[in-house]
Amino acid sequence: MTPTESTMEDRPTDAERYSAIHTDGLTKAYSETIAVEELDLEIETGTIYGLLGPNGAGKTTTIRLLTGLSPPTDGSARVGGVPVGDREALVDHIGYLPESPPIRGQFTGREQLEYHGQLRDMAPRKIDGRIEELRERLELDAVDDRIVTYSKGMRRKTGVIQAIMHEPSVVFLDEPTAGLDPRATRTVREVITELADNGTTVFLSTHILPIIEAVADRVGILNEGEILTEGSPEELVKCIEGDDPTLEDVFLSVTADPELET
Ligand SMILES: Nc1ncnc2c1ncn2[C@@H]1O[C@H](COP(=O)(O)OP(=O)(O)OP(=O)(O)O)[C@@H](O)[C@H]1O
Repeated sequence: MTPTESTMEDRPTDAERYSAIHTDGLTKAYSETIAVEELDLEIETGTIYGLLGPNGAGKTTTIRLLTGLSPPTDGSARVGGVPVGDREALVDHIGYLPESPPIRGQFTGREQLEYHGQLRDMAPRKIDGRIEELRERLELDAVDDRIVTYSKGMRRKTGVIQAIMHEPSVVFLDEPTAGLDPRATRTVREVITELADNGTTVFLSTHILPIIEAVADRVGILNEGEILTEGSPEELVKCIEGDDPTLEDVFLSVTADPELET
């Protein structure tokens, strides 16, 4: 082996060099509105990271930046070592549950999921197996009915299955339990924990505090596009008991939510 070959082999890949999610001064401005401001994140593989913040805090914008759907106006980000600008490379190893999943009403749930699996180059047998496994896990009994007949919760379950069926290494979930009943909420929480136990990194955004407390390893509190504080759920509770008036305002809006789920 020549010295050059040895050097090449020893050199870490981008996936090894960077944490699962790495951002550096990530910023998104819409004319006068700064939706996300100088976000610096380091999220290790297998972590469940919860982004908590009130309506309009910048949670969806952050996820859209990290999934390459929205270009930053400043700063940079990598997911699994891949720059978010390289969306073609990115989609292979990310899963995304948007606030409103782009699902086609005229399809059945199964057809929608098969279509997604094909887009992700999954083998037909793998697609069938994963749909069956996850349909059962999430109790989506109506998988062969047309999506147009689905309730909000059934659409959400379909969206969750779509986000994870191709076994991505990083999963982004925007308000994953919105519209779900308590039983389905508990199942989704369990699925999130199982994903992380298997080494998947999960980035979830919500304005519902109990979800974060139940599953997250680390929490970032986002307000007006800025991370106010970051830490474990236990540290978050300590912050609630503190006397920072800005944090108090944010917590009031996330804890007093009418959709509060347990
Ligand atoms: N396409 C856009 N054009 C202009 N402003 C936008 C756009 N998208 C988001 N914004 C603004 O950016 C800010 C952050 O919005 P974002 O949707 O990221 O918040 P959020 O935390 O996800 O809110 P919610 O909990 O209500 O979904 C808001 O002030 C919003 O009005």
